[in-house]
Parts: sequence; C-alpha cells; structure tokens
Amino acid sequence: MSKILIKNIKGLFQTGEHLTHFKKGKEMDNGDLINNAFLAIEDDEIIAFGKMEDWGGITDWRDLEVIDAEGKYVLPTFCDSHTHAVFAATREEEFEDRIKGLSYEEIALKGGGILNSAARLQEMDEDTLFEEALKRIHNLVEYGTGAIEIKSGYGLTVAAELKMLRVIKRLKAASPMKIKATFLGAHAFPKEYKDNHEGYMDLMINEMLPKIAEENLADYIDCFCERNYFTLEQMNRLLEAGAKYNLKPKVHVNQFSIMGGVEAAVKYGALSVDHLEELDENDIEALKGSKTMPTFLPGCSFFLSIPYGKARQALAADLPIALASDFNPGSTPNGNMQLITSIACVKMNMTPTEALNATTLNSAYAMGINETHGSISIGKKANIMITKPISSLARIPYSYGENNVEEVILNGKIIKKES
Ligand SMILES: N=CN[C@@H](CCC(=O)O)C(=O)O
Ligand SMILES: [Zn+2]
Repeated sequence: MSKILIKNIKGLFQTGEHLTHFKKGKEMDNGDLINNAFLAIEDDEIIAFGKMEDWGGITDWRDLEVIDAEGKYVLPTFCDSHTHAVFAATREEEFEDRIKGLSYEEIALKGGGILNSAARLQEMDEDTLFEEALKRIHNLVEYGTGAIEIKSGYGLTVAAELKMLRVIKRLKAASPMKIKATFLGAHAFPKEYKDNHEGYMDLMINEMLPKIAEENLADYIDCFCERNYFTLEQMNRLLEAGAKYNLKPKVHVNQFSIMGGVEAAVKYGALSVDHLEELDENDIEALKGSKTMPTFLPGCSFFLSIPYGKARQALAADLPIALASDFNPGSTPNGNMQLITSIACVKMNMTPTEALNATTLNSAYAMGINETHGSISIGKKANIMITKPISSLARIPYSYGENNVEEVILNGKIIKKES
C-alpha cells in the first residue's frame, strides 16, 4: 500500500464531498478553497483532506511519504475534454499562409487543413503514430493535465479511422492519464467523396461504426457541423446511428456559423457542445436546464484570430462552462491548459476561479469522468497537481505561458519529469 501526506498546503482548490456534477452561473466563481490545508492519499485514492488544524494525525507512518507544500497550492489535475492529440505531422506551412492573408476556411477549401492531416496520417504506421502521441500527451502532464479526451478524424477511411482509434486504445493502456476516445469520422469529407457526401455518410454508418463497436474503440461520437463540412441533417443522421451503439455525442458546433447544431445536439443528449465561437439566444435557451456542457476552446480562437466565446453571456444565463485545449496541428497546436485559463481570463473576461473550475470539475463532466476526477473529494482518484510557491491562485492564468506546476500525482503516483 502506498501513502502520501501533503501538508501545509497554502490553498487546496475545488474541495468537497457533495459537489454537484458541475458548477454553473455564479457558482463558478467559488473555488471551494481551503487555506492552510492537508491532503492524504492512499494507493490511487484521496482518503482525507481539510484544514491543517483539523488533521487528526496518521497513526501508521510506515511507508508514508510526506510532502511539505508550504507556499504552494494543490488542485485537481486539469481534464482536457476536447483534443485531437493523435496526428502525424504539424502544419507550419498553413500557419505561414494564414499570416500572409489566407483564412483557415480558404486553406481548407484548397485541400489543406483536415485533409492535409488525413493524408499524412494515412501514410504513417500505427506504431509510430502511437509512440509519437504517447510522448506528446506525456509532455502535457508536466503542465498539469491528468485526463484527456482524444478524437479520431484524421483518418477518413475505414482503415485509417480504425488505426487512429486503436492508437487511442493503446494510449489508454500505456498512459497514467485517464483517456476517453471519440469517433470523429465526420470531421471532413474525404477528397474521393467530394461529390458523393451520402456515400461517405453510408461508409461511416455501415462500415466504420459497426467495426468500432465490435472492437469497443470509442466512448463518444462527434461531428463537425459547419458550413462546408457536415449539415445539420447529416449530423442528426450520424448521431442517430451512433445512439444504436450507445455512443453519446460530443460535437463541434458554431465555430464559424450557427446552423442549429446546439439545439439538435441537446435533443440527442450530447454530453458537450464544443467551440461556440458563435452563440445566439436560441442556443442559450436550448442549453438552459440541459445536461449538455457548453465548452469553449479559447486556444483555437487565439490561434485562428476568430471570435472568443461569449462566456459572460453564458454565465449570466446561469449556464455552466467548460474550457478545453482543442490541441491539434491545424487550429490549436498547443495543449497547455494553464495557457487556456490565461486566454479565457484575458479574452473572455472569466475570473481565474471560473477558469480553474471550467478546466477541472466542469471539463471532467464534459468528458464523462466527473464521478472519479475533477475535484478533491474522498474516494476520487488521487490526480492532483502541486504548484510552485506562488503568491495566489490567480498567478496561474496571470503569468501566461509560464509553467506554474511543480509536481503532478496521477493515480497516487508521483510522475517523474522526463530528463
Ligand atoms: N474545427 C474542426 N476541427 C479542429 C481543427 C482541425 C484541424 O484544423 O486539423 C478544431 O476543433 O479546431
Ligand atoms: Zn476540435
């Protein structure tokens, strides 16, 4: 049995035994912070926490590892509920094209973008793809990410989509991170189906989905519902097909245009609706009282110079908000969740506490792991990060681009830094 006691914690964030599934509206500015706290871990679970003065003492000190966190904060690790972290190559050439004036949509229409990534991924063998993705996500642990959702969608053929999902399945087994897999065959229409969209829909529904279900390769289903990509009707058809295999939706909607995707996704019981750079009253009404988590991706807005989500409007309507990185080689080549909190504070006027709630408890909900992750609660997984000595929690979003995390514990084990 392994035991860790973290003592003298300057502030223990997101604590509680009976936390609701997520925080919404005004609740999001409450961090449930305990000052001068302790946290006790046994094996992979949190077994006790509270104020230092209430620490009853541990009677059995054998094999107990004590960490003194004087001047440091302890938080649940980030849950990154939206990424495309399995890919074959970066896309700097498109970055330069955009600097010279082409838009993301124009590059895609020329055959770049997602189709560019798909061509590269189709050529790469499964082992190389796996090894590179493992290194890539492991690098994120140092920045405090303890759970990650990863999508397919750079395959776009039966073989390549299955290859991507098998890689994600292998990552689940190889990484200490909690990983969820999402099938995103409906990321873009492949070139061969340019003039036969229904043919590609049939391919996904009749060939990809049954094989994915047979090998148990996906937890969720996604669709990029957007002009020049998938229509509302196509998304509905796909989500209905996914439901037959118990795949809950988590969808890309409202990145560039509003097509009714939010309302439809809520109707199909989506766990989250992601992007939302565009959001109208109708969308907000549809989300009110629903079980669907509105998820903003501020890193994408930053990198593509497109609007930021209207977080304040959503919070004023008493909605919850999750934030995720959207880590991918095209629109967001960075998975640092601390940076995501910075952009959310600076560009979306979220408070540091709101941003930290949105990247822990609420994003855990948005990837379906809130029963075990996303807060400091007894019985939850011991997935925590210890900051460097810092003046306040606001320092995390404030010092944008800096790594304020000193140590990460996943499943009760201290993660060693790569040398
Ligand atoms: N918008 C759709 N998918 C990704 C970008 C994919 C890419 O450009 O490779 C996103 O969420 O931003
Ligand atoms: Zn995405």
